[in-house]
Amino acid sequence: MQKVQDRLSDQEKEDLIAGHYKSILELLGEDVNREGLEKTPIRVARAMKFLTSGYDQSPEEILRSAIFHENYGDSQRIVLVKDIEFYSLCEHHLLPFFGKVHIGYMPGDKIVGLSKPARLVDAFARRFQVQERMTREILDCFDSVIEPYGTIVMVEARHLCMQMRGVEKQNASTTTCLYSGNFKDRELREEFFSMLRNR
Ligand SMILES: Nc1nc2c(ncn2[C@@H]2O[C@H](COP(=O)(O)OP(=O)(O)OP(=O)(O)O)[C@@H](O)[C@H]2O)c(=O)[nH]1
Ligand SMILES: [Zn+2]
Repeated sequence: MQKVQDRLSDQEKEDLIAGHYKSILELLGEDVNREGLEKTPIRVARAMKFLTSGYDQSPEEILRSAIFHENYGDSQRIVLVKDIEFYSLCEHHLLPFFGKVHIGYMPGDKIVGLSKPARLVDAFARRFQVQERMTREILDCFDSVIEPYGTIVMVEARHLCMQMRGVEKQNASTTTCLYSGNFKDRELREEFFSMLRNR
């Protein structure tokens, strides 16, 4: 059955979301009619739409749109795209987590346009996420579309739900790392880490 939100126009959704934010502000004790807050509900609705715009994107299509057939080398040669910054929202508190993604892969007969891994990261980051799932989704998408000899994805992030509230740890960061194919070989993982350190 069609979901309620699928029957609404973009404008109707934006207005409804804004209305809910107006109620939230009121419930939190604010005067929603004061000058600075008058347009805030609609601003927040638009901001949230942007921050979750990944739901409207097809990550597979992003990668497929720039695949080139090239012979890069043997099955142990790594292409590394590092320091791809991202901003996401944790699905538990709807607060930002943000940091960097590093993606390495060993091309088979296909390489991908260099901007596409970064676009792929945004497509998965601009959703309600947990870091582990985002890491897995990037890896799986790379593997299924580019069919490389191996892929490795490392995500380094700080979570504002751990800094601004809750446990309030300002220096804690989280690293996740998943790999497939030839990266199961420790030596090849070491090479990826050494390329990463070479800043
Ligand atoms: N594994 C994982 N946990 C996350 C991520 N983002 C937020 N969390 C955690 O999700 C958990 C939710 O725990 P709950 O006990 O249900 O929520 P809470 O009472 O707000 O927890 P505290 O943050 O400890 O105050 C917390 O431990 C968060 O730190 C993420 O990307 N990955
Ligand atoms: Zn959180």
